[in-house]
Amino acid sequence: MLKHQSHHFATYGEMTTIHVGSKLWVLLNSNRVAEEIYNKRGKITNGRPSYPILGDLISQNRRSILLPQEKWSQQRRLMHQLLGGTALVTYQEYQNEESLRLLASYSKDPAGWYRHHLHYSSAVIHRIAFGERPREFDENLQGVAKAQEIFLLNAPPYNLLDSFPELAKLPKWLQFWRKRYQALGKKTDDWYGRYWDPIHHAIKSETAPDSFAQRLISDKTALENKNIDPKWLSMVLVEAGSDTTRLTLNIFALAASLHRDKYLEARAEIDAVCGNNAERLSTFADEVKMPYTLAFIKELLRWRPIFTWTPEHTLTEDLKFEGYSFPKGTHFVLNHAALCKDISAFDDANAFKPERWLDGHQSDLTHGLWQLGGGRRVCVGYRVAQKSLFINMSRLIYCFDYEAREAFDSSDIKHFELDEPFPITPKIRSLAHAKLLERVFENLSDLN
Ligand code: HEM
Repeated sequence: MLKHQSHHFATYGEMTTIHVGSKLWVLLNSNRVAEEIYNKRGKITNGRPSYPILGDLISQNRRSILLPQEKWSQQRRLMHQLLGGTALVTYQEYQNEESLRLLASYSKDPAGWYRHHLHYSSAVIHRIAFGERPREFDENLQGVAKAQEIFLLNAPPYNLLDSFPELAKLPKWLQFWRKRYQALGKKTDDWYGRYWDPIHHAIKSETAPDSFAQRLISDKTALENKNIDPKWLSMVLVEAGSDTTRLTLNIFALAASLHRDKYLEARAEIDAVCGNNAERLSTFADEVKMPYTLAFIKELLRWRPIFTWTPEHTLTEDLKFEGYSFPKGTHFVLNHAALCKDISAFDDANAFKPERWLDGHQSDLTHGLWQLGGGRRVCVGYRVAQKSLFINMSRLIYCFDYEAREAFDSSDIKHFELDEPFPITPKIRSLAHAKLLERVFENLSDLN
């Protein structure tokens, strides 16, 4: 209920206080207060509540995203190092290649467009995490998908037991739910293990390619730290980085079919750089010449947010803010439904208007947009995400058109399912664009 009705809470003002169980939540309903609390006061608003079910039992206290500050900060530093700097350049090679594969799949099998989004997203994150493309969708990969499903089904605010953290202090024999969630934690660890063990073995025997996991295992200081489990850290990266990209690509296809005028505006910009008769595909170097396309990407995440609720940021000290006193332990939640439609920040908030983001910050997905979180816990992969979205969308806009096969309710799409979320079909833009793609594919030895 909370997750789906959260936009109504915005009618009470910029912040809404709610008590669920023994938790005090303050929903942040406006971009202004989100900026004040998450970003400007990030030093004291980057804690996490205790999650006895999701954190302690299901995640065995090893999912970085849920950890309290002391345990989280070392893992975060490592993720930051391994996902930034020169590594980003290597990742761009993966992103370029996988994006060409995506275009090839679109050309061969346009009806499977949503599957191609899935394959792109998981291929890139697997190459980043493990240095290789994922194996077929085998039993082990299915296990990882199940682990993610269990996580999402119990993520805040879904599991009510996590709203009563004191229950974890009861004698264990009185916690009748404990066994069930402990078993889910064990299953998650086993599923991760089955996927991870061969990769770990290859790293140990020095036959594995360079990757996030390989560098993690080679980092002695990281390994000596008892709080860091390379298996969980790598698997969580895969979990966090793949579905988010897939869903954003799906929203892109939705906007492409519903907002053709804006789509054509982005295409005109890309044509001006890459040629209006299918001369070449865009590259990462073109990004600076394509501000509207970058703005288009940001608008997708605002127009149809993929998250309505992201994990709370908890106050680590008492806070006085604009006449209110918030005690240490208050949980601040980004109310995404309200933030994305905040009329004090966005005029005509229900309309799809990429141009609203043309403010010099269009390449920064975290500037003025909260879908990637904020403050010190902001998504650690947001630069990788932005590059993936740019390279795919600039090429898809250049080469394909999207048409609805029948009328559908665009506010009721099957967002989280792996099937086709809405009935559309991409079509190659012209013969010249088909030929351009053929020429590009000819130069690539293995596009399967
Ligand atoms: C459009 C795509 C994406 C969206 C919307 C998104 C959103 C988010 C959000 C909301 C959080 C939680 C922030 C918080 O706690 O306040 C997060 C965390 C995280 N994201 Fe992303 N993300 C995206 C793509 C990616 C990618 C591509 C990667 C990997 C390369 C990634 C890796 C992570 C990781 C590892 C965390 C946990 C960080 C931590 O423990 O501190 N994300 N993301």
